[in-house]
Amino acid sequence: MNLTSITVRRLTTEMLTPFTTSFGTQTHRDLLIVEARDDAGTVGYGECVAGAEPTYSEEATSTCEVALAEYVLPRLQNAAVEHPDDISTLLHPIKRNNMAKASVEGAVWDLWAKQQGISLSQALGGTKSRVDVGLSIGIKPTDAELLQAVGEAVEAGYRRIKIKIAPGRDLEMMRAVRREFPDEAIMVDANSAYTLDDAQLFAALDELNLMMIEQPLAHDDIVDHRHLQAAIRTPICLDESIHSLDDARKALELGSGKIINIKVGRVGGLTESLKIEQLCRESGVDAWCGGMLETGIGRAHNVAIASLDGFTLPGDTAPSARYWAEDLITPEVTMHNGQIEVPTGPGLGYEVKTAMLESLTTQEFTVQLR
Ligand SMILES: O=C(O)CCC(=O)c1ccccc1C(=O)O
Ligand SMILES: [Mg+2]
Repeated sequence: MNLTSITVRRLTTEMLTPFTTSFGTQTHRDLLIVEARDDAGTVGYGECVAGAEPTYSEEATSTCEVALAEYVLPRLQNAAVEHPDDISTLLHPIKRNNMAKASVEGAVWDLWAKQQGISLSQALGGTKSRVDVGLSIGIKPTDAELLQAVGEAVEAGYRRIKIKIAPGRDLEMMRAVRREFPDEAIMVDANSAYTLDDAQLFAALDELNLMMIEQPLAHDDIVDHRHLQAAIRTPICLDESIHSLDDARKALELGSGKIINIKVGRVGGLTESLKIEQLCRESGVDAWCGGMLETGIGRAHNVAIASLDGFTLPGDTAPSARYWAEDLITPEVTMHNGQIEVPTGPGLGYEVKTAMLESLTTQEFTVQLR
């Protein structure tokens, strides 16, 4: 691929509205943007989706910055990279640090697609020209505010609405939502806030006809989830518990859930995501593309992979305007009729606003690869 250098930029972007989950409230993203360059000067972009603190998983922006500088990028120096798949092979000896790995692998995938003159969707084997979009709504202080947010999401045309839950903001709140929206495609996401002691709560949620319950139990568990899934009718969707193809295979084999949320960063990149997509497709398991409040760069990666057949359900790939006053890409990601059009231009298919990216950058470093 004639890779010549990798640049890592750190920047902070203010979110339009705070986003609350069972593990905390986010008001901004503290993130890394990775640029992969070749000898012709072509640039591929990737985004590190880790949070500012290690509260969703063990990774955080600072740990990813260190992992990239000290361990990940040195392994790419003087390496023969012919295809983006080679990146995951080269990085395989490094355990976990998946979001750090995925950020550089994503940049190399974008660069590779640009070198081939094809879209990232096409490079990945995508077939859809539009992807179905779902919205993830954070925990609101009152039911009234939540009902209003759900009403706006229905109005906007989202094809599925996900609502965050946490102890104290769960059953009564969701009953209120169901009373007002009896027929909408609604699901909940607990971000691992519960234990098997809460089995009664999940039995009660079973009556609300939810599409799925995402990650109800511990972030590192697939055994308790198996017991919970055996006790309830609503499908469990695994998010935090799945870090690889092997994790997905084992969880499905155990019956720990019936749906997989594929997040590119959490599983270490697009190459691993493709393997999980194939597993789900071949075994008839529904999958969808998760989100991590990405800027347009990470969002464009998500839209590209969501265009594969195995992504059978709407993903958390809401349009730019849901998150940002101004996005890092142009045109920004927009939604029509609850769908996003998959771009057909080379690579991500959106232009990165390089002046904006540079002006937001607070720290950067470049590693020469040859
Ligand atoms: O809109 C999005 O990007 C999805 C938001 C979301 O649900 C989320 C955001 C940050 C961390 C974890 C999660 C999650 O899916 O669990
Ligand atoms: Mg989740």
